[in-house]
Amino acid sequence: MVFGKKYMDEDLDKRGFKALVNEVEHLAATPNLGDFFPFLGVIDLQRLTCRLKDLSKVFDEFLEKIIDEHVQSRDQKQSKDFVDTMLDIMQQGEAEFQFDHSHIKAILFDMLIAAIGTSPSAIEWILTELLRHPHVMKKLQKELEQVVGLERMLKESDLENLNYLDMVVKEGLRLHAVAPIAPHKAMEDCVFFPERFVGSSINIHGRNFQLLPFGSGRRGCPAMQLAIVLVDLIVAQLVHCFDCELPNGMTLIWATLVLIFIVYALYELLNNIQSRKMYPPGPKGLPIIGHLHLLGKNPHQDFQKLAKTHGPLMYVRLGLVPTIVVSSADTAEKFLKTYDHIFATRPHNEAAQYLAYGQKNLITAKYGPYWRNMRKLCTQHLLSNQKINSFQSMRRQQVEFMIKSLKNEACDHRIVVDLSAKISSLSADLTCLMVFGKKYMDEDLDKRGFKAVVEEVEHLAATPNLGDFFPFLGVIDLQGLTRRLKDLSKVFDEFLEKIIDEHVQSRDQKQSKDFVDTMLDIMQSGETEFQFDRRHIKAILFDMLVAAVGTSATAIEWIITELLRHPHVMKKLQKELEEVIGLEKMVKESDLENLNYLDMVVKEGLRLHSVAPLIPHEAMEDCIVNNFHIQKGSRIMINYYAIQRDPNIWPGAEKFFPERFVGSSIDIRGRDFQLLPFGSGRRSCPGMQLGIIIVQLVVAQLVHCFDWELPIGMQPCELDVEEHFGLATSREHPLMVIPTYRLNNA
Ligand code: HEM
Repeated sequence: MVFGKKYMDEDLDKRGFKALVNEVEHLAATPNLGDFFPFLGVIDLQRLTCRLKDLSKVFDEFLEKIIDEHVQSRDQKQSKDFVDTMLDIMQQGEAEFQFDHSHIKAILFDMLIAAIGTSPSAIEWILTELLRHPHVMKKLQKELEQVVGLERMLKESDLENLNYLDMVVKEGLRLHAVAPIAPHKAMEDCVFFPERFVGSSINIHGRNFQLLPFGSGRRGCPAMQLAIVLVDLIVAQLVHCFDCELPNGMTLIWATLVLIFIVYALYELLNNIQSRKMYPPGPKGLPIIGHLHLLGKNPHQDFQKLAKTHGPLMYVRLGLVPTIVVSSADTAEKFLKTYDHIFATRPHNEAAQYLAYGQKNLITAKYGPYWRNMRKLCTQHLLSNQKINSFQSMRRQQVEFMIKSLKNEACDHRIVVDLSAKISSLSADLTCLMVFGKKYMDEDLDKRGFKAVVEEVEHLAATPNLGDFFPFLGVIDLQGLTRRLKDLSKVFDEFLEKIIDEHVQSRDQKQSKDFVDTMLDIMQSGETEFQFDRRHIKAILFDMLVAAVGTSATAIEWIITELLRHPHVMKKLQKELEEVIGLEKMVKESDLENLNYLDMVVKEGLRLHSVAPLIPHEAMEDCIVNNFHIQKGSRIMINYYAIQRDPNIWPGAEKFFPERFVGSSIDIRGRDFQLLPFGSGRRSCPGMQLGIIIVQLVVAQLVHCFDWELPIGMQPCELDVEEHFGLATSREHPLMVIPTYRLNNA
């Protein structure tokens, strides 16, 4: 039925067809230590993996041969078997997913194992019960005599008239679950009694949940109809044609033991069928901790190094969490475009449980209707072009304040300033004004001060939490992180509640609306397709603070760092600014579109310094990528840092060289997978437009208004580029510089 012909033993291997199928069943059913203690998998103490690999090679060659035979003989065939049908599907490209030889072979393998294993077991069990209950055997033979007679053999068309046979089969399947992990409520009744179905409407097709030999629902057995006909026909034929006796000395206890073993083997077979899958390559891990010990304080750099040995699709295990690390543009495209619908969710995040009201924020929300609605709400109401433009004059004012303060503080006295702190404070002010409508003073949030608390949030959210890698350790809180997260979330919650209250009280007197006003409008309109209350407003406010403050400031800091390390690029950019704007005026947002070299400098800065290099995704289903199996629940790390420094794509990848973009159409908006500072696909950054404007404006203004020098004695090449991994991967040390005002409007 599957292959269109019988195969001889030697067709498969010199050991013979049956021996090999038996070996597959045996190996797949043997309890594999690696399934119960994942860290033992690599060691393969039982030598099972090694034997499975040999066997899979033999099977693979056999199935390839069958497929080849079918391909060659297709034109001369009148009727089609399974293989022909699958080849048709493959060639017509009708499947909604990638479908090639490996899929045909996997299905053929399923057919062999599922069909050879299940139907014979069912038949064997029913015959066993008939032998154990001779009066039932007699009654069934009587029915067969009456319906079919003793002159001819039974035909398939007779089956519908054999009511007692139907009850015997049902009762056999009830008592002996062939796939016993399916629920079988009626198993408590261990008596073989087919008459219990007299006058009963219970059937075995998955509608009656007390009797589910073929399962039920989406994953119910697709071959149920075929299996029922086979079992009915063979049981009836054997009972009709023969009187059966047990051999001398064969005790029922012995028969029962054999049967228990067979059921156990089937159970294990079902459990272990997973182990045939091929995972991406990766380094050898350690028991329990997996590969956690290979990661230091900058995991994006460690993953980049490992990928050089193990390839762009790499498997590692972080504690108990299977993790896939993606390090090339082609592979990233598969995850973020081709199979984006499978990888668009986020993993469990201990920190977000406390800080973001049970992952109700956008950044860590699970993929689904809630995330979709929240994202729509943010992109339409909070981060739309119209909303961004409405804050243009506020941005101009704030950037000018910073320039003035720098000029007053430093220029006259040539003192060294902490430019990192200036940039981060500007970014916090821009965000607060846009989100809350006003700047907040330190003491408004907590006696520790606004910045200290936001930094603590960033620090705690970025600290590797053992509970994320060993879920059972979450409750124990070995690192004391949960306690700190709870304290912090309380401080934040009170602060955000106070802000919302202030907004509720002052709503009528306001002319322009900030983020909080917009969200209160949405909450009160009741227009959302999901429950939207204060908790949701707070979760989004939290996102805006965390996502906006750190990222833009970090990007600006890195670009200025590279300009300081490359004075000729700084000069060239100043020249462009002089030509387009002149030395009499400051930069305006409307100038940005005329600054081509600035555009290249920003692109190159974001390429070389990935601000958010490893934001995790999670696989919602099993999936095959580049012929490797990615299991459901795996954490997916797209290593933007490694992709953007891939020497196969970027000549001189480690160099800061904005001219590489001359005449190039590569952009940073998620269409070109070699340059993804804002990600791509469903989970890409919704604040990209705002981020680009802020980064371009602030870099341009700083470079246009000041000449910059490094502290006395430091050469450009000595300025360090050490990174500090976190929610935003910033400079390890603050950027200390001496500014000199250079415009003529002093
Ligand atoms: C230069 C500045 C920025 C950079 C480089 C940046 C980068 C990123 C990246 C790489 C992601 C994750 C993509 C992925 O999961 O694969 C992301 C997500 C996100 N960003 Fe940004 N971002 C920036 C600015 C902003 C701003 C200004 C906001 C908001 C005001 C923002 C809000 C978000 C949010 C809410 C998400 C999560 C989206 C989701 O999971 O659906 N970002 N960003």
